[in-house]
Amino acid sequence: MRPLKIADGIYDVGVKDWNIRDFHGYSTYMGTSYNAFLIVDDDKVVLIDTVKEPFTGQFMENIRKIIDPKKIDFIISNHAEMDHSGALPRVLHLIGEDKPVYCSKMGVRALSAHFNDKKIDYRVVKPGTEMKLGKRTLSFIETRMLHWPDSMFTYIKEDGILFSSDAFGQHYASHENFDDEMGVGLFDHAKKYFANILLPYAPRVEKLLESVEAMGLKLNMICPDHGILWRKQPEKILEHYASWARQETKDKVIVMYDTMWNSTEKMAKEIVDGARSTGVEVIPMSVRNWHRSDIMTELMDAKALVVGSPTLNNGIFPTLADVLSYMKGLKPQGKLGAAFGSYGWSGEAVKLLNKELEAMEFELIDDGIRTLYVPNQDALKESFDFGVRIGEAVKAKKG
Ligand SMILES: Cc1cc2nc3c(=O)[nH]c(=O)nc-3n(C[C@H](O)[C@H](O)[C@H](O)COP(=O)(O)O)c2cc1C
Repeated sequence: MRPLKIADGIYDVGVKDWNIRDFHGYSTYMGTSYNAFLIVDDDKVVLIDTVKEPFTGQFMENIRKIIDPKKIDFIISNHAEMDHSGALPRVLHLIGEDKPVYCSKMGVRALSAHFNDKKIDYRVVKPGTEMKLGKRTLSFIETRMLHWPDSMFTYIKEDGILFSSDAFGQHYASHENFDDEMGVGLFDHAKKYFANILLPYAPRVEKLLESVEAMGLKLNMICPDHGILWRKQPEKILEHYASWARQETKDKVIVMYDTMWNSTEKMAKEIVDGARSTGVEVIPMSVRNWHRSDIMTELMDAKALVVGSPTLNNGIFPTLADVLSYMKGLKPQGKLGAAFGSYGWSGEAVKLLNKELEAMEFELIDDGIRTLYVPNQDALKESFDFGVRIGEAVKAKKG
């Protein structure tokens, strides 16, 4: 399948990783790709980014199908993370150790700290620097903390192609390569990627989109380092990013819980029904069955998170602690929160869950509800009514 010609003299020489399922804690249930780009121009041949180290052989094979790798004049590293830089030492070994690697100022710091013992000729490109390759001119846009300090974009003025590194990507390996070849689901993959990787930096995404607009860049194609390339309607992914960065929400509730003997689950089911009876969308998510990265994706456009845990050894169930710790780091903003759970004697879980919700600056709907062991009819009714209160609070909240 690869290499893939994306424009005259420009190729995606990256690789698809069909089998990866866990990408630093994110469930990539459809694999991913490590896109990397070769530009063959009249005066210079340039490689933008590399791939994850174990794929170096296949990557070099892709390059060889286009050109003798020794003809590559230099490498641009848009992002130092190992899925784009892991192959760098071996690639340099094969194309010539003296070939320079252009990156941002923070890129030098990050790459040097990855390849400690390797002598690499790093060169800093500043925003505004232009590089003539022959027919084409490259320029660079600093995108610090989107999502690492070193991150940057590379842009080809003449073709209107933006190489956007991790921004606008999706963890998705497929036979399709471009947005116009994909059916439904493409934006779901992009949304999951945003929710789990870029959400903490949402304010920076908003600013970046504003500055890209102010620069008046012609954008015929946006080429991220993961997943599908945007060529038909690149503006669509920009619009989605604008909405996700604003953390726009709808009347939607996530009921996330775990249970040992099903009592908390019985409460969860009633809460779901109660909230649904008010007309809002409700998604029950047992953390045993839903991956934390999918919960995050659903939470992004929800107005409320309701968390249920039995009390276990005076604490909350560890599976919930896992998801809450992950969630806190991703900094979802402007949500309502509520907690519930079954207990046997001391019953600390609900209070502790409330603390977790408050630590994320979620606005508590009320103190939450607890049930002693197995919920009886009254307790089930209390859970249903709790769900109704949650639904009403969600409808009263502005999106
Ligand atoms: C290993 C274990 C530890 C527990 N520790 C506590 C505890 O510290 N305080 C408490 O109130 N209940 C404790 N419980 C009781 C549970 O919270 C209670 O059985 C509850 O109904 C379980 O809810 P579930 O069916 O949703 O799992 C414990 C139960 C187990 C199995």
